[in-house]
Amino acid sequence: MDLGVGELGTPGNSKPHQPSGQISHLALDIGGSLIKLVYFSTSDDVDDETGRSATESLSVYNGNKKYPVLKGRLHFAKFETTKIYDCLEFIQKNQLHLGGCQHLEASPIDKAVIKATGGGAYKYADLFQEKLGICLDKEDEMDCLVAGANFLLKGIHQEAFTYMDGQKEFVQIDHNDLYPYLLVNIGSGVSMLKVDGDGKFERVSGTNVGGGTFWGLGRLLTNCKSFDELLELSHKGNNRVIDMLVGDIYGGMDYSKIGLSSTTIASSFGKAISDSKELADYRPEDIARSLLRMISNNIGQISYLNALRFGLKRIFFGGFFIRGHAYTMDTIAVAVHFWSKGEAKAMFLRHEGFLGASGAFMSYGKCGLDDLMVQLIQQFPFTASPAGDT
Ligand SMILES: Nc1ncnc2c1ncn2[C@@H]1O[C@H](COP(=O)(O)OP(=O)(O)O)[C@@H](O)[C@H]1O
Ligand SMILES: CC(C)(COP(=O)(O)O)[C@@H](O)C(=O)NCCC(=O)O
Repeated sequence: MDLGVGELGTPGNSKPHQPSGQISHLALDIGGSLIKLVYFSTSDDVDDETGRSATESLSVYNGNKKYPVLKGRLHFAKFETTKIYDCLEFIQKNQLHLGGCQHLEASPIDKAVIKATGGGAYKYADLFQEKLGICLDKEDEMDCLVAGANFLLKGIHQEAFTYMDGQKEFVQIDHNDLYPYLLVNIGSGVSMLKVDGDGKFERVSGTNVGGGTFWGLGRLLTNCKSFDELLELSHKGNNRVIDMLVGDIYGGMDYSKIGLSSTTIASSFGKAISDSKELADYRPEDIARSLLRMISNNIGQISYLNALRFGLKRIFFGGFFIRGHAYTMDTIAVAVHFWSKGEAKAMFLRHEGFLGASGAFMSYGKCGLDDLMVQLIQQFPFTASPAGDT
């Protein structure tokens, strides 16, 4: 079972956490490659500072309104979509579905409506109904991506960062100066959205050359058995063995008149046409590296062109393709920097793969739980930690 579970609230925790408190607000993003789960649990832990039980009820005031404070954790998990039965079993085993779009204190019989987004919310609706008795309440994928990105960017301390030359630098997000930005979600395919505010956005572009392309082609070309194995391979490879560089065409020289150095890739995989080699003559690690570079570079370039179209300086990249992988982020960042001549900035998100699921989670606010959602949001700035198994 490919289970990646993390949570907000336990720094550095990468092991699956079986929540001990009451679970609620399970939200799903069922994509072409991965199913992402976000859910909340109250905690039975005792707070070190106050000595109170975490589930003990506290109150805060917002204006004249009094809100109960629920202390707890946000959990993140993912499964490969092809292993949907493992996901169903995980939900069943942990009874994650018994606290959906109802108030926490509602009876379990009322709780079988779960927020879900992504194409799989349509494709697998009957399966969820049949196996778990869950009715999937479908939320639009683009709405959820934007809601999730805005929520993470505003609510989580050190969510966004730049990555250049192996250096990660966290970006301070000014809530009053976040918009407009370009959101590039690299899932199986790629969606590009111009975001102008909460719920204000337009999908301006997309490309079918995305994470599914990398994993699909990579699997065929290298015989890797998992995505992580392919990423690991790419780490050890040398793309110059298979990519045709400007120097290969120009006899080792730069083409300086048009600003191309001899080491610039002139043609990804281009050497494979001039060599009298078979696939088996290339090392899988070199193929993996070349493929990762080609796809990351292409996405970086298309993103920049769209940012240019709308005069956007900030580009946030999400989606599980990135996977916190240094070479992927570096290639995307270099592409954006190169093409924009340093004008635009590529930024990455710590909860990169959970934008849609987080947005679906936030959409519980629409069904009468606004006060509760407000309280949940108030927890995040103080309890953030890396999520997922990255
Ligand atoms: N464990 C994994 N299994 C398969 N793909 C993975 C895995 N981890 C990361 N990926 C990458 O993430 C992509 C899916 O990203 P995601 O944002 O979940 O999109 P989707 O919603 O289309 O499933 C895959 O196409 C692949 O490139
Ligand atoms: C169809 C999708 C929105 C589905 O989202 P995904 O499961 O890939 O995250 C996405 O794959 C996409 O935007 N593809 C690119 C299609 C295009 O604009 O050419």
